[in-house]
Amino acid sequence: MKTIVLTGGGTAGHVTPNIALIPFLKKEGWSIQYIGSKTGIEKDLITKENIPYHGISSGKLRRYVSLENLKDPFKVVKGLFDAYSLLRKIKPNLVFSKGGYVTVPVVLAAKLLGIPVIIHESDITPGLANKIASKGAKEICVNFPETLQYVGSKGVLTGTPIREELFKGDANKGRSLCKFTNHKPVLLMMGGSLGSVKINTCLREGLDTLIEDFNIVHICGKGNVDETLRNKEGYCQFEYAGEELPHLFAMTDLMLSRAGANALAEITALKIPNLLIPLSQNASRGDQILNAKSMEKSGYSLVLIEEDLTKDTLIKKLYELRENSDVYKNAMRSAMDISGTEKVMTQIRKYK
Ligand SMILES: CC(=O)N[C@H]1[C@@H](OP(=O)(O)OP(=O)(O)OC[C@H]2O[C@@H](n3ccc(=O)[nH]c3=O)[C@H](O)[C@@H]2O)O[C@H](CO)[C@@H](O)[C@@H]1O
Repeated sequence: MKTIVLTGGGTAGHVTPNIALIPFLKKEGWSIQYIGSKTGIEKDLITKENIPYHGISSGKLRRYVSLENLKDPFKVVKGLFDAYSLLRKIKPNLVFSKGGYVTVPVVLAAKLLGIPVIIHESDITPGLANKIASKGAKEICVNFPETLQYVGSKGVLTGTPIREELFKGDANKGRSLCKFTNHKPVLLMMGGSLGSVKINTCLREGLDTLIEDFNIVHICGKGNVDETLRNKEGYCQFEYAGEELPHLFAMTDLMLSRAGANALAEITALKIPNLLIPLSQNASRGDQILNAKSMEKSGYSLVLIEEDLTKDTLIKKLYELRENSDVYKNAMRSAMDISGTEKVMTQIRKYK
């Protein structure tokens, strides 16, 4: 039996495409193991999938000055030793890396051991971890055509694997999960896998106005639930939506979202008219701004930049989105392939 090691972590966006591949890999007879960090979100998400999980030491690749930066080189080196001895034991035929800092030692160890590596990059510009890891990769699968120019001859346009269950939600189940009793349109706010405090605050400031016209589902991130709003009618909060997510998507009429690449792939595939507020350049390398611009250019999304975000601009843009929702829906109908799963599997099969 052929063995594949999946790796990726730090935020859910570096894990959910791996989860989307798991049923297809199983169906095609691969034995699957996962290497992630000891405490990252990937540990919880993968353990639920019943895949053997190996946690290694990992250090964050920060772009800012922090005392932790002094400890991190040691953690990364320890991670490299951890990954090397794991891969030597597992002897996989292939490593598939979805990115995030934990993947760097895994990919480097695979290269030292002569194990082929495929990398997947979801964003328009490659992240730091993938930039380092790309040297050890045989192929780099990308989600946006614009990315091919940054990755050279190893690049293959595949799109992003999307979890199949997201297309199989039940709107009535979503309504009952949220205890929505009327049939106002549903607005779903998803602030990325970690939530967004800034958007959370503006949405809650505008809640009394918006709730007149919408039922609101708010995925607000770990530790961000507002207890005083727990029983508010027409408003339902989740820290993180796991198996509820397909049902929430199924009942959603409009979305408010960060511009993480996986959320965008899912929203486009589900054809949900959306307002995007990309993470600002101050807090990131600006990848979400590029992702959002690409969506706006294709006519799939309305965009509000974080510097312009206030309660009032948020409300104004959401009503503008509602007015023009058919325009966005129609544009998304012409979007390319729904999910990148099959195209990524085609690359993986080469190593079977
Ligand atoms: C802060 C940060 O570093 N953000 C990056 C991170 O985003 P992040 O991981 O936050 O966001 P993405 O939108 O890419 O992916 C989130 C994934 O988590 C899932 N999900 C989310 C919330 C929830 O309650 N349940 C759930 O299942 C979504 O359906 C999606 O599959 O990786 C993305 C892909 O490289 C980048 O574009 C983002 O810039």
